[in-house]
Amino acid sequence: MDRDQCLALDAQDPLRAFKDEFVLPEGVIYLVGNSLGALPKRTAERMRRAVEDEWGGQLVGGWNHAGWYDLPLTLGDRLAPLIGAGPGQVVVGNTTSIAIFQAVAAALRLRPDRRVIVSDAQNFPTDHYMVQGLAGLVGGYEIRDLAEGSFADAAVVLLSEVDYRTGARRDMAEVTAAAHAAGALIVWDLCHSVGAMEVDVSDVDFAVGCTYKYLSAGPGAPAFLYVNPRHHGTAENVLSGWHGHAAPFAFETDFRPADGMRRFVISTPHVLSLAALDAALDVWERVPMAQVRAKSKALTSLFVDLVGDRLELASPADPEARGSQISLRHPDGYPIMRALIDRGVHGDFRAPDTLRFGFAPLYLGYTDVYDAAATLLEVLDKELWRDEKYAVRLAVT
Ligand SMILES: Cc1ncc(COP(=O)(O)O)c(C=O)c1O
Ligand SMILES: Nc1ccccc1C(=O)C[C@H](N)C(=O)O
Repeated sequence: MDRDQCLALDAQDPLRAFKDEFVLPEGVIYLVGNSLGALPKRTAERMRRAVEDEWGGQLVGGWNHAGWYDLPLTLGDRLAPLIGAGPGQVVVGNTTSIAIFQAVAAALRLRPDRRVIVSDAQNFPTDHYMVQGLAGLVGGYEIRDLAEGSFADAAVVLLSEVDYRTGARRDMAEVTAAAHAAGALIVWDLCHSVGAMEVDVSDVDFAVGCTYKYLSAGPGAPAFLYVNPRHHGTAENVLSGWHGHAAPFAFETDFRPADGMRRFVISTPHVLSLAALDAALDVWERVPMAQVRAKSKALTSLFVDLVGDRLELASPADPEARGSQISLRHPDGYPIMRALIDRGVHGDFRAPDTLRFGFAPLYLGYTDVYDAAATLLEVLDKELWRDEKYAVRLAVT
């Protein structure tokens, strides 16, 4: 594939108009949408409205008149189609880690006779850490690593669909069925799936994920929590804050859970962050997800073809078996990534040796991928990464 062919593919791309809806700094090819999505242009105006018109103009009346109080539910309903869920099945707020705690704790209560939590030690660390914290709090649970290969006697299984390091994708339907066959409930972390591919949660028990990656809802944007309707009414929220109460403004002494998903709202919504999510969902409601997945597979495959075997491919070679990222291994991955960023190609690095490149189909074109690969090959061929300034480690990688 040469650059002209990439230009032709961009010209025919049915998603090409979406690129104009994002702010992308001049000279930057942004391959980190799998960590922090680019800024949608409409977000600034939506946030200005939330700050000046709603907060400034309505003051505390915003809770009633600007819809702030119900935002966790109304935005949950808007996000739901992106994971194959229906209205009244998703709430947004808090962080993925907190949603994991809520989901796993609820699952343990739904399986009171079991004492095993299956967790993947290779998962994004916060998932496993949250399980360790919860197990320590409740006591008496065994945390079994997924690598042991058994769901027997498990109360709950917690897994990511797409691995953050390699982009490897699990078959959600198959693993969900295996967990259920063993009598366990399953919690899926969809951080690296939502906005990158079609997701269907209809069989799963709980699902969580962040909105700051492919969804572009901004740094620190609220997470989502899905609870299958078959557990509504029985699943409990152990983080029983007042906004999950059946009558929060009755100020009763004892917690009484609200019906439906409302009980999974913990407390005061992050209204300003939710405004940015609202703006991002204005974009997503117009996005055909099948086209996103098709383009994602084409972009990742193009990158692999162009880079060839210059670096070890850590991602699955089959595009069906991976998410929207390509990971490459090199012992000097860190300075290589710093040298690339210095030349306008932004990826990230995961210790000990992994260069990660995320491909957000809404704002990346085939020519961007071509140029990024050419820059990477130049950095390698000319050993530009050997400059000692690239060895200096930044706090956040
Ligand atoms: C799979 C996965 N889970 C969780 C998180 C983060 O959780 P939190 O939103 O609590 O920071 C990330 C990335 O930050 C992630 O990749
Ligand atoms: N939330 C963050 C805050 C700071 C730096 C990175 C993140 C990420 O999201 C990392 C991402 N989850 C990853 O897959 O590595």
